[in-house]
Amino acid sequence: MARGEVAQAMAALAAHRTEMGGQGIADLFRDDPQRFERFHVELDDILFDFSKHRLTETTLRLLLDLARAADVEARRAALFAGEPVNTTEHRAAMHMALRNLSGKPMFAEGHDVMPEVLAERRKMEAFAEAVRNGDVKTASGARFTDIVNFGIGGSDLGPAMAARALAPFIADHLTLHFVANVDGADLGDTLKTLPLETTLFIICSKTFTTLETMTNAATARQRVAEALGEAAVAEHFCAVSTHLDKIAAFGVRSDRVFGFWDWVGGRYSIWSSIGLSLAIGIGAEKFEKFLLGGQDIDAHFTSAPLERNVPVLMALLGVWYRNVWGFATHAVIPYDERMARFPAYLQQLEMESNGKSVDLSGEPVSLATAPVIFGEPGTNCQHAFFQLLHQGVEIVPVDFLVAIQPSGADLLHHQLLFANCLAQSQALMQGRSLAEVTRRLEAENMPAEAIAALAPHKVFAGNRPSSTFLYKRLSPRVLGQLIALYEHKVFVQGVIWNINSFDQWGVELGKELAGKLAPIIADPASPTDSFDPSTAGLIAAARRRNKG
Ligand SMILES: O=P(O)(O)OC[C@H]1O[C@](O)(CO)[C@@H](O)[C@@H]1O
Repeated sequence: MARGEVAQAMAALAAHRTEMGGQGIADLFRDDPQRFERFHVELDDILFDFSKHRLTETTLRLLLDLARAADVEARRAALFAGEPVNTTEHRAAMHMALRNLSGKPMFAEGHDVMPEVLAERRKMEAFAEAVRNGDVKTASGARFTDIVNFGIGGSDLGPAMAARALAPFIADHLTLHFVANVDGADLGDTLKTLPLETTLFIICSKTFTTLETMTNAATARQRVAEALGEAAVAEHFCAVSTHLDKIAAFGVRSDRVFGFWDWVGGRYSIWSSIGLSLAIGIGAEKFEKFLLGGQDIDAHFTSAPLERNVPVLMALLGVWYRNVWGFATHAVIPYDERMARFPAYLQQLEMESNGKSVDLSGEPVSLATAPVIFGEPGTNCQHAFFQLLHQGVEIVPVDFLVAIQPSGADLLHHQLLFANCLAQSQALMQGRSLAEVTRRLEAENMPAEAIAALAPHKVFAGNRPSSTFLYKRLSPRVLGQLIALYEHKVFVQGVIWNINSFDQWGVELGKELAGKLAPIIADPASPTDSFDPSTAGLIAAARRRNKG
């Protein structure tokens, strides 16, 4: 791949941006009433509208030139061929194999992984069904009512987000809980609500060493042993990890241990046995529908031409704003309360994958990488940070996600929700000019002096870009599709930025320092002079105040 060609493509985009001048999105719609027709893609279940962007046919052509210059298609082929695209850890990134329901082989680093994937999936789904229908029983022979997932990062965010998103599909007799934080309040508050005698704990950790998960699991184990007896531990715990050897010491029965593989990154692991809590909740059949959604998008991503390829378009729009316009943030706003954790899920997916500052050869990157991702469900956030989105100095491109139909019978609520979603993208795009504000205030008979003082505060600059993802209903399959769209978007951006999207060395330093600090915090007599003055000062202050 010629990085020189990428630089040329970026330069062409920068020149094009200058040529666009002040042309706004609303102007583009005025000039071309067919714009929506040309700038949306309909997949079977999701419509992706990208017409409300600072984008013309020329922009799109230049962005596609950029994708070609970065060799997106060849790199995509390498990803799907199971080549070791995670170069610093010498691993493939083959999470797509976990959702491969086609019966065809898929390879990671040269060998067909499907036999082991299918065997593990069958085992996990059989266990999930047995817990769900009561065949797997508690120590006292009752049915499990509560499932607690211990995990953090990718071992928590995926199942926690999906369990909330798919709440209508969760069996009525089961309640799912997710405990991630090492803050004892997380476990403590959850334990208070639990009937321990009918609770199943799932320890999810790829490495089976993560401080938070191991601490929470050990505390819960102790509580179970105290309350129900040591023998109950084997009946009330199961585990998911790639390090099966580490699990035995915890006392988990070997038939309740579920594996996955090094070629599955933590933030891509929802499709693996890490999805056990979700599979128990929604059942194996719906879990496979969820996998099918992921597979749908793999098929689309690998076969659709770049100009109609939704993850590619999402990625290119992101690069356009991040690298050419210099917009440093990106909001994801689901108008779907049950998708409340989706922005947090995407924060890990996008920022842990692409929050990098060296390229594949270890040199400083030549282009800015991942923006800051944030979001909350609409309409709530309209009454919070949307002020900044409409009138702030920062331009924040937005992804709106909305279902056409409510998942229940709440039609009126849903019509209001839907109207608000469309209103926000419309308002961001069209804005309201000073002339318009003035005319409206004049119509209210406001004195000229008062109008002059107030009008500037009521102006909306507009021309603020957004995409809309429209789906009929939030089903397991649609959720699988949405997640996979973003996964592949992240991959394409990583290719353009020439970074490794599959490692996360940036999380290591803090873990290491916490390991050194923990014994110092635990022993008030230990010396602090090896720390920087701020850290030492904070420890000293905490010790002083702790005495009071
Ligand atoms: O599943 P594990 O090994 O407990 O790791 C949890 C999370 O921690 C991280 O390694 C970051 O610290 C994530 O990438 C991962 O999803």
